[in-house]
Amino acid sequence: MSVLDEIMAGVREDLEERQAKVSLDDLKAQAHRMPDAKDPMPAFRGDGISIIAEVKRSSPSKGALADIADPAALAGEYAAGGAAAISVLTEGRRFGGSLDDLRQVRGRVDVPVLRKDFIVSSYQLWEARAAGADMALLIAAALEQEALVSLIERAVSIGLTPLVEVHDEEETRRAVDAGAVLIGVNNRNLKTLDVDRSTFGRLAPLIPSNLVRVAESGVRGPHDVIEFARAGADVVLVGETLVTGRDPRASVADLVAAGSHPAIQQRH
Ligand SMILES: O=C(O)c1ccccc1NCC(=O)[C@H](O)[C@H](O)COP(=O)(O)O
Repeated sequence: MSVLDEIMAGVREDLEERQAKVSLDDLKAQAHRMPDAKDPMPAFRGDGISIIAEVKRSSPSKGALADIADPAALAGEYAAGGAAAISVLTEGRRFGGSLDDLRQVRGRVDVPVLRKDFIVSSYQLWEARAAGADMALLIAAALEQEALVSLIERAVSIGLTPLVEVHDEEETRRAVDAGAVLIGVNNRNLKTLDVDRSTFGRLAPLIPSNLVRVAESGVRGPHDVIEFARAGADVVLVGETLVTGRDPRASVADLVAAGSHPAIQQRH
């Protein structure tokens, strides 16, 4: 069984439990009481490289990363450092996250918030919106094409901006064909969990230039932001480096400064 299959088995089990407790109608009612979702695209298409800073407690590749007692305080530091959006890992078993983390983060920051999880059903999109998310991750490798298209449409219809994540050429073509406007190339191989930073540069040319390209995983510092920007990234998503560093606000500010370097050509 691959790591992704293992994660997905747990995700489906947990999802069934939640569905047994909260009906879809109740979830929709909660979502409708939320303020409108924030649109991240103007910032992502704006000047400089945008940084999405991630709240990440642990991971399948590294195990425990950081003891994050107050996810909202961490997200507040990220936002103060200039993050354009906050990613919150909400999967519990392997990443130690929760929807409660997302709710707390939503309550603290004004920038858009991404639900980063393994989404296979529109119920999870409603959960995301009900918790205050503005964006939701859809992983192409975890979804048949029909499901990907349908979840993109459903996300948009409830106000969420879908970030469609790809790992190879075929998934990139599928994401474009499915109508994604925000595509994340994850440099982490889901089979080996190894990070290969050249993945972004290989796949970015397959993403039409009017779409927004996100480089995900493996950012160690400002140098990597500059490299991804040169390879065509509009946005860079960073987790481990920020949660394991000493000063998250200063670390984000350094990445933002690198992404605003005049030598970087703006694509939009
Ligand atoms: O991080 C992992 O080990 C992992 C394993 C399997 C599926 C997803 C995984 N991570 C989710 C992410 O995409 C990253 O948290 C995100 O891109 C940030 O990466 P990093 O900056 O390298 O922490």
